[in-house]
Amino acid sequence: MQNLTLTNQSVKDITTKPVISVNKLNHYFGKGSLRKQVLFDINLQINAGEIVLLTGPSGSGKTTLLTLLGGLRSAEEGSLKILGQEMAGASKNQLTKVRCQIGYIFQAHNLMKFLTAKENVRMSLELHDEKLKQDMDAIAISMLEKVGLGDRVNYYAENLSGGQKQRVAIARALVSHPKIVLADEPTAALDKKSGRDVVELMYKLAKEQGITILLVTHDNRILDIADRILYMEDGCLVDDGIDVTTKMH
Ligand SMILES: Nc1ncnc2c1ncn2[C@@H]1O[C@H](COP(=O)(O)OP(=O)(O)OP(=O)(O)O)[C@@H](O)[C@H]1O
Repeated sequence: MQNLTLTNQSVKDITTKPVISVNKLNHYFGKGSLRKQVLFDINLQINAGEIVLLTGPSGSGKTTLLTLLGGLRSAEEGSLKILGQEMAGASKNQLTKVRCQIGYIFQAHNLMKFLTAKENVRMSLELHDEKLKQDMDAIAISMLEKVGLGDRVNYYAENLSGGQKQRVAIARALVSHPKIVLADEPTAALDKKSGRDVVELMYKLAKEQGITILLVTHDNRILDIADRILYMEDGCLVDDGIDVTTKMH
C-alpha cells in the first residue's frame, strides 16, 4: 500500500504517548452461581496514533474488552486508564467526559435511517457543546466529502449501500476529532472491495488526524493496515503485540 505511509510526526506520537493503559483487568458476567469470568488478567498499552487490530475466536472476549476500553461498561477489577482517566470506580460524569473523546464504529453502523447522511453526521457534533456555535452543516458536509460521499449528503441512510452507510458511520465517528476510535467488525457486512475501501479510509483519516484506532475483526483481508495485532483466546490476551510497523509500511 504505497500511499499508506506514516509521517514522522505520527511515528513520534506512536512512540511517546499512551492513550490506553490496562493493568491486571478482569471482567465477569452474571451473579451468584452464574457468575462467569470472561476476561483474565489483561495487560495492555496502546499509544497515540497507533492502529491496533484485535483478533481471535468467537467468544474469546474481544467485544467485552472493546466496550470496557470505550467506557461503555464499567471496569470492575484491575486498572483501566483512558486518556489518563482511571475508569475503574469513575463517576458517571467522568465516564461521559471520556466517551466524548471516543468515536465508535460498529458492524451494524447504527445510523438513523430516517435522517439524511448529513443529519446523521451532524448529530454527533451536537453532542459537543463547543461545536454548537459553529456551522455544523458545513462541517458535516466537509466530512462527508472526505469519505467520498459529497454527492450523497441529502440521501436518507436507508437509501445508501452497505459500504456507503459504513462510510457515513466513519464520518460520524471522526467528525468531532476524537482521540480514539473503537471499531467492532466494521467490515463484516461488506464485500471485499467495500471492506478494503472502508479500512483504507479509516487508516488515512486516522493518520491525518493522529487518532488511535482499536479495531476488532475476524477479517484476515485487512490485517495489513495494523501497526500491531493483538490476539485473544479464552478471555486472555495471548499475544499482546505483533509489531507489524516495519513489515507493512
Ligand atoms: N451480556 C453478557 N452476559 C453474559 N455473558 C456474556 C455477555 N456478553 C458476552 N458474554 C460472554 O462473554 C464471552 C465473551 O464474549 P464476547 O462477545 O466479548 O466475545 P467476542 O470475542 O467478541 O466474540 P465474537 O467474535 O463472536 O463477537 C462469551 O462467552 C459470551 O458468551
